[in-house]
Amino acid sequence: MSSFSLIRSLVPRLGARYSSHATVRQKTLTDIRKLYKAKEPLAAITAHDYITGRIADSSEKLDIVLIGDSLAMVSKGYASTLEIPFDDYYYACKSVLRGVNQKFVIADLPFGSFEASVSQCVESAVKLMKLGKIGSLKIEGGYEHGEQIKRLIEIGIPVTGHIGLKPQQFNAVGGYRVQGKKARDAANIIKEAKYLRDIGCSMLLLECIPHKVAQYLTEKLDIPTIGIGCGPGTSAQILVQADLLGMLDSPTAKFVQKYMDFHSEAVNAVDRYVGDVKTGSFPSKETHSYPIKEEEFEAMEKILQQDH
Ligand SMILES: Nc1nc(=O)c2c([nH]1)NC[C@@H]1CN(c3ccc(C(=O)N[C@@H](CCC(=O)O)C(=O)O)cc3)CN21
Ligand SMILES: CC(C)C(=O)C(=O)O
Ligand SMILES: [Mg+2]
Repeated sequence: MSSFSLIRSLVPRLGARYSSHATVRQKTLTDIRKLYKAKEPLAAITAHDYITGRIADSSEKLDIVLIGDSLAMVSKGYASTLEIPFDDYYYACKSVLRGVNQKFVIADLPFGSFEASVSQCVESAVKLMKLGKIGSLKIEGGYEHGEQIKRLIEIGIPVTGHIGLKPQQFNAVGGYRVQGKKARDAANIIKEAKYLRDIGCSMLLLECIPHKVAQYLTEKLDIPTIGIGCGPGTSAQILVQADLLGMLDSPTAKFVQKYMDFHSEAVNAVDRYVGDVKTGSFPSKETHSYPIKEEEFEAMEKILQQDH
């Protein structure tokens, strides 16, 4: 037995985390880059809690999980992503990460946790990276957060840029609108993408920009692009998991493809349960409950009489 396999057999946790077995080891940025170089279309979804983390981790071919600050709206019910306190986002990250062991994980830096200064940004980023399992942090923005992005990269945190529609800045752009429909705006998005690539971003998330602009940008850059509402021309696709599963009863954006109607199926299942309770057909004595031997029950009655 080699000393390495001896150590591995003695330390099963370590063995599992660092095993080369493809189904156990967590995907790294290197793995994502290899798939990108091989022109493999990459698939990503968000996860917002332990349940959605487990769903994402269980999809065999899914490549990337994003802990999106969209969880503020989707699982906490806030009206925008601006409103969630950092700690609430942080605890949600902990829940997701308990469930994700195989996928490459990107986490958002939520609004209010990085804009004020480079040191505020580093402090928030370090807290998140200390959770383990996160491979890259995403910052919404380009030039406006350049110093923060550069510093994270300098200290060894891979950064994913996020341009086009920046939901944390929806107040300034008049809502969740497609960005880059005019020549000048589209050119600015391309320039901003190049800037982010030049300062060292590992990946770029593009949100709600015209398909031709997203494809052009992806062809011109040598880093993977992750698109949402950007059509088929990006290196990766991402959707909010709650949107693709139809988990909410609110309308979704045009770019969403719903793969199931979880909300109405769930309400339907709850209605059937309530119906069974009302008619007395659930629970049944035989299948859903626990027996006691007749003699034990009689003995119990005797004890109660004696104690009386
Ligand atoms: N559930 C959910 N899914 C998301 O994708 C998502 C969130 N929440 N919250 C944070 C942001 C907000 N996002 C949104 C929300 C709405 C539209 C939307 O309705 N867009 C219009 C575009 C109209 C236009 O400019 O032409 C649409 O009709 O699709 C887009 C992105 C994306 N993010
Ligand atoms: C919509 C995606 C790109 C995101 O940033 C999120 O889910 O927070
Ligand atoms: Mg986000």
